[in-house]
Amino acid sequence: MGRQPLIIIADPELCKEVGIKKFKDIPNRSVPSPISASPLHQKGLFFTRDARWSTMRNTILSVYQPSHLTRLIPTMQSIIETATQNLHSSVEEDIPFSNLSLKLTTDVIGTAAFGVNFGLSNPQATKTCGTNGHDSKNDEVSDFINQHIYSTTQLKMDLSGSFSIILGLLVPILQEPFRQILKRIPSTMDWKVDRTNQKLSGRLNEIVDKRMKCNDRSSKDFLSLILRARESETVSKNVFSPDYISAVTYEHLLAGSATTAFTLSSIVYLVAGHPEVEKKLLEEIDNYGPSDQIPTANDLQQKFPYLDQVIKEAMRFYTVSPLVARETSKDVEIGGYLLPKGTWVWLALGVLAKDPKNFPEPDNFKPERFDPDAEEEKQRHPYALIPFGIGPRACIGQKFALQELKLTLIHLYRKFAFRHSLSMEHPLELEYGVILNFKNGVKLRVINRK
Ligand code: HEM
Repeated sequence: MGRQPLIIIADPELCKEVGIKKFKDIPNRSVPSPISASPLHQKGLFFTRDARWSTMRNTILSVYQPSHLTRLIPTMQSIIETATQNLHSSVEEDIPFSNLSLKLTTDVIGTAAFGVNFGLSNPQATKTCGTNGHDSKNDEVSDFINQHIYSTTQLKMDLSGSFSIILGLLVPILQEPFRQILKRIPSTMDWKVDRTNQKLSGRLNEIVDKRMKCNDRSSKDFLSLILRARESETVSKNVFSPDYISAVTYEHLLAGSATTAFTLSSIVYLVAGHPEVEKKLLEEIDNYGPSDQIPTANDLQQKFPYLDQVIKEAMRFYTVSPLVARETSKDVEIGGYLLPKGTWVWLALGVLAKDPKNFPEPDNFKPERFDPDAEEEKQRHPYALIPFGIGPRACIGQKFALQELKLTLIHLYRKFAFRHSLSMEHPLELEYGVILNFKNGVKLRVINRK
């Protein structure tokens, strides 16, 4: 890639070698150029490196203990109910389902990460520590969210980014001086990226600063947990200095909203186009128990085997995070080839997921291929489907995301079924950024089941 050596891997055994067996020689991510201009993105867990990464990851892992996730069920459920309550009045109408998904997942992660209900699903609900939900707070939060969405859509790994990024691929030494000049020239992409990042960092620093001064540490959100760890000195204050806290909390919002929203929309879209799958899924959900019984964490894991298959198959069909980017820390041999220190090694999860060797007829949506009794499932390589990545650096939010997805789908299908809107393109058009997105959103028609 320009002058940067880059290897792309799309074989499960090699992914295992890179992600697990030789992890100690390939522990970090390669940093795409747009990120190297943004300390806010660089200081999150995703891009921190070596010893700092492992200290941060170990501290953060405690938020994802099963007991903590179980405690989040009522909060998640209440946001899901609020976000979907208007669907009753949309019966037989087309709704922009992907917008609803993004609002829902942003509200859920906002509550879990910041202790702030952004209230995108319900505008009256904005409340933070030390505030009582005035209108000005609403404006501040929605401004923040808009900045966040703008910043997400700017992150691209391809050549459609700023001039300094393209230049950096060809003549790396010129990238930084050019960026410094271009970011001062209004309307260049470098200027826009810099301005957005500065605004976002400023906003986040305010939130973190306010929370550090607020003595109430009883909240169970992610930010409070890190502040508690910092104050009790179980981790060094240098590891979680305010700028790292802002970055890692923001990263949760970024990593946890668009990915989960895309996955939710793609599942509902795919099920809507496959009546035989819908029928089986509705039967499983209806047979679980009374329609107001909220599933426990245990039930979510054990009592919905077909739902599990549907989620896996949808994540295979549309792999939201199609590339995982790593970098060698020393010379290392992979698959018999010697890769020099500093080589970028990208795992092509999306390509893996469409390999007919592991998934016969890969373009057919067939959840039954994940039935534990199916021959295909028994013969498949264990790392053929890794939408959450692999090894010690795999997605930290996997269980959180699956819990949220299952709760939402169970709640939705108890009340509604969905059909494709006639105004949607077919096949669905996708947009490739750092993560996959729908070019024109997902529009669905709502059908009342009860
Ligand atoms: C369907 C939803 C999601 C998908 C498909 C997804 C996918 C991924 C993937 C592929 C990676 C890279 C893993 C690797 O390098 O092997 C990753 C990393 C990460 N994800 Fe997720 N993710 C999702 C939801 C979430 C949520 C809800 C959160 C936060 C609550 C989150 C936080 C993170 C973080 C912090 C990392 C970096 C981990 C590290 O470098 O140690 N993700 N995710």
